[in-house]
Amino acid sequence: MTVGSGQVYVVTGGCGFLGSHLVRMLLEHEKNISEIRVFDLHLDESLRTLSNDRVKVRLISGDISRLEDVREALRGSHLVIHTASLVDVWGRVPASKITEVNVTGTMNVLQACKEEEVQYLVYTSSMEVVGPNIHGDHFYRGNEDTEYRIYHKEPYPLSKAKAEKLVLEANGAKIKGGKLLYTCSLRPTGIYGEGHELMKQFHRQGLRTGRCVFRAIPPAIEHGRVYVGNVAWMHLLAARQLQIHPSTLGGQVYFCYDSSPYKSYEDFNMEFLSACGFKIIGSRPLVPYFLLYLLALLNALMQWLLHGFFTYAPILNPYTLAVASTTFTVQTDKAEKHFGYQPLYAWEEAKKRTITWVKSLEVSRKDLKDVGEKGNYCCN
Ligand SMILES: NC(=O)C1=CN([C@@H]2O[C@H](COP(=O)(O)OP(=O)(O)OC[C@H]3O[C@@H](n4cnc5c(N)ncnc54)[C@H](O)[C@@H]3O)[C@@H](O)[C@H]2O)C=CC1
Ligand SMILES: CC(C)CCC[C@@H](C)[C@H]1CC[C@H]2[C@@H]3[C@H](O)CC4=CC(=O)CC[C@]4(C)[C@H]3CC[C@]12C
Repeated sequence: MTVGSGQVYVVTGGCGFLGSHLVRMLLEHEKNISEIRVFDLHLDESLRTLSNDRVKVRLISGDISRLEDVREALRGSHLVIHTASLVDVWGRVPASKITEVNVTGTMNVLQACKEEEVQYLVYTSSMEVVGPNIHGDHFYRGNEDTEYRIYHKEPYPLSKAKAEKLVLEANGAKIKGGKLLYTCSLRPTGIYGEGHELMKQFHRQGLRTGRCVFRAIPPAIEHGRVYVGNVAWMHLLAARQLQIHPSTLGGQVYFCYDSSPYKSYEDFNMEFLSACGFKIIGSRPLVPYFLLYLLALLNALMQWLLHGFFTYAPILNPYTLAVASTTFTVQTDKAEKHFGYQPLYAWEEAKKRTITWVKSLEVSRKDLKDVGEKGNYCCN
């Protein structure tokens, strides 16, 4: 295989949900690269087959919390897109582990950039570095400059906020050889699309309840969502333009947005699930908020009591309930102004692709015959 003399990009967490979309996006749309190093703790061997005459996809097994692993992966590369992270708001992973991967891991990426002379770093942050906060303050179609009472207590948002701060502070730092490091941070809202693990869980749950989804959150609560393909596209553009206009993008944060509609978390999921015959029951929440909150507290108590025996980590807990019950949506054109970002996929296309994928879950379930359903698998 002949591989050209283009740039070498490293994608940490490249085998994850966003990471694997990003690798495919780079292969298809970034003409200036000859190698993509996919660095991950758990490798997805299928990505290796994506190598072509122009670009080699190299899978590197490593742990972001080990500096040596990161240094080795970055050696001789031009740019890093750092998406590796432990995404956990359910208490499945101890807080210390989340900090080790998300904060120490990011420190390692920064240190490795400095030691291995890598000048450019794009960091995948999250809307969670801003909110929602535990006071339930709504963030209604805000932008990067909107004032908000930021308050972090939970390990995941806390770790993302700390990591983002480190990344932004490192912008302009001297690296080995005397050049400067340029960094920027992208903050997706809730990502959806092909491969979204949480959507699989909601789909599975809906099958158990006869394709009925019982409304829990008032429909007026808006939750920001963005299509994974557009998040990947935005990373590609940021990486490209950070090198061309480092003084514009360096040290900046950008919310990731697209034309996905503003809806409640449940109504948004229904955009896809309804194509598989799912129905949402109730135009208002069926259970009063205080009961849902009690249930969430009960789940937290059970988690605490069972801790040491096994990990009890249901989707509903006081934190996820607070996030789902607080409006958090963005409306901004900062990324468009700074680096010409416009969504690559219109809402109709993002929806179509996601529905096709959700329907494919039904086919594979049917093949496996592992659901105790009465054969009602038909999709519209
Ligand atoms: N899923 C979402 O809705 C949102 C995600 N994000 C951010 O986007 C990024 C990607 O998230 P997803 O793709 O959803 O998560 P994911 O869990 O699918 O991907 C994360 C990847 O990081 C890898 N990883 C974890 N620990 C590692 C370690 N010690 N060393 C090396 N690799 C390790 C995992 O194996 C995985 O492949 C994360 O930084 C996350 O914080 C931001 C906003 C929303
Ligand atoms: C009926 C229940 C009350 C519904 C619970 C839904 C929740 C599990 C999800 C609602 C909002 C989600 C979070 C949000 O999209 C922001 C996120 C950003 C990230 O960086 C990681 C994921 C997440 C925290 C996401 C997690 C699931 C929700 C809390």
